[in-house]
Amino acid sequence: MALDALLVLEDGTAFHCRTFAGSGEVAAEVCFNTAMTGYQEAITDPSYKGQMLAMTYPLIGNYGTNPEDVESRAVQVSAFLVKEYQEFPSNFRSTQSLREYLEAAGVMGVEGLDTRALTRHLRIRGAMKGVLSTEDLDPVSLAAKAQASPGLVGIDLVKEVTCHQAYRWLDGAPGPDLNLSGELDPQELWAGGEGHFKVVCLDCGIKFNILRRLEKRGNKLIVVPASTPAETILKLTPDGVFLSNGPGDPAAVTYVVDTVKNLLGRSPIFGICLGHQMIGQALGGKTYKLKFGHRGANQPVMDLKTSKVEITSQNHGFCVDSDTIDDPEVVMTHLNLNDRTLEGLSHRQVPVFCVQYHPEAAPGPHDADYLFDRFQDMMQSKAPLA
Ligand SMILES: NC(=O)CC[C@H](N)C(=O)O
Repeated sequence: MALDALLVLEDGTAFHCRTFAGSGEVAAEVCFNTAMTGYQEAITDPSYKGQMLAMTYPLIGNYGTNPEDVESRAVQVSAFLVKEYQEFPSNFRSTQSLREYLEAAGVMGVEGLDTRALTRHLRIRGAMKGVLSTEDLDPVSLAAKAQASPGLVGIDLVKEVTCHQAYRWLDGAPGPDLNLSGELDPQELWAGGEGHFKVVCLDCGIKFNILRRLEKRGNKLIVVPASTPAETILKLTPDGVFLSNGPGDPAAVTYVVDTVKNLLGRSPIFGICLGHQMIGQALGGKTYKLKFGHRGANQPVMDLKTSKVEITSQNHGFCVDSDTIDDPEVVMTHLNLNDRTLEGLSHRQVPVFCVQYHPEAAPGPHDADYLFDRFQDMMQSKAPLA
């Protein structure tokens, strides 16, 4: 049965809605995604940890959910906010309604929320914390709770979503766990499965579609916890290291930045989103919080080498400030054409490159898929990008 619910932002703005899944009270940063499809991929993307997500597309739930379109092993959003929920999915792939899916995960879903007004408010005023509740419907009390909630800034959320044990990725799914403590026998760890290059993927909250894209290129993959030191990674004798996306404030994940500093020049490296922010910091840069983040499937990005524009999938609220990188060997490779923010980096002397956006899409356009080929070339040549 639907319950009345209230979302109140830290500035006191209130949005009435009602539940279609779950009940209770949650505090989190409130963000919006403008993609028209892909809600299951979005809610299972670990980069959304610590956030409640509103979709600007008004009709959600119409194609249900299925066991394949997942980006991690769990629903990661704190709550899911939609305008109109559709309880009767019409899709041959659907095995569960979105309501059943969220309820099984213990995550609240609300509908009837004016997602246009919410989005306009966040775009004008900037990102905000909020509290969503079915238990307390007093806007003044909820605003106070929102103000008192921790938010994202300065908090390491990577440790909440990273894997606890290393594992092999095999045939499109997580394979057996691996023990990386003690003496390592790389041959044994990489045994079995098909694949040319050995890629170690540092899991800061990795999206499964990145692993699918890397495996599709003919690579063998070992996924390791975010706290794995550079020396352990190098003992696995990788042909390349991949640095994943992940949630929260990149400035709070200093141990991964240290790992990246230790890896630079010792293995080809490719980073996506939080991985890009880790590389940006390892190269001397600083990150800052964007006014309201980029989350959607139509962000225009220019490849500054070819001047080609890609339409990209994005999900980030922080950004590397290119003005804070002094090293003349660092190259700005990609630029966001909406707000001129930095979208990609490489280095003239060291085989490393990264993008702030999501070439693996899921959901979103595949324009940037070529970056996975670029990583293959880099693992082959071991050379910096020309
Ligand atoms: N998708 C990501 O990796 C997001 C990176 C980071 N948490 C941000 O919001 O900017």
